[in-house]
Amino acid sequence: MSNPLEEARQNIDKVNEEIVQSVDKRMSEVLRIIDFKEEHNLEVRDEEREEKVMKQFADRFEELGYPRTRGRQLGRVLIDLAVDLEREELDKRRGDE
Ligand SMILES: C=C(O[C@@H]1C=C(C(=O)O)C=C[C@H]1O)C(=O)O
Repeated sequence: MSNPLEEARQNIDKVNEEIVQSVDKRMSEVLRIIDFKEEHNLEVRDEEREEKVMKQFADRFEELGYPRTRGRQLGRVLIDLAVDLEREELDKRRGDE
């Protein structure tokens, strides 16, 4: 039987895999949005939407007893990742033209 440290770390590894799968699912939707933005000539970033997303995270964190600012922080990380990947994808497409 593994010790509590090892056991918790094995559980964390499983949760990490779930997080990666959720980020992958999120990114699939972001890619659909890129297609739409490209077709309609829209900006990659939408600050109003970003604010709504960060608020969703802050609200859920608060419900779970964590500081709102930490929820916003997690939202920010996910958004920055999405925006970077969106830009990279658009650059790649433009380079392929
Ligand atoms: C995915 C979008 O593009 C960007 C990324 C966002 C996100 O990761 O939630 C939100 C707004 C945009 O800055 C979108 O416009 O919804």
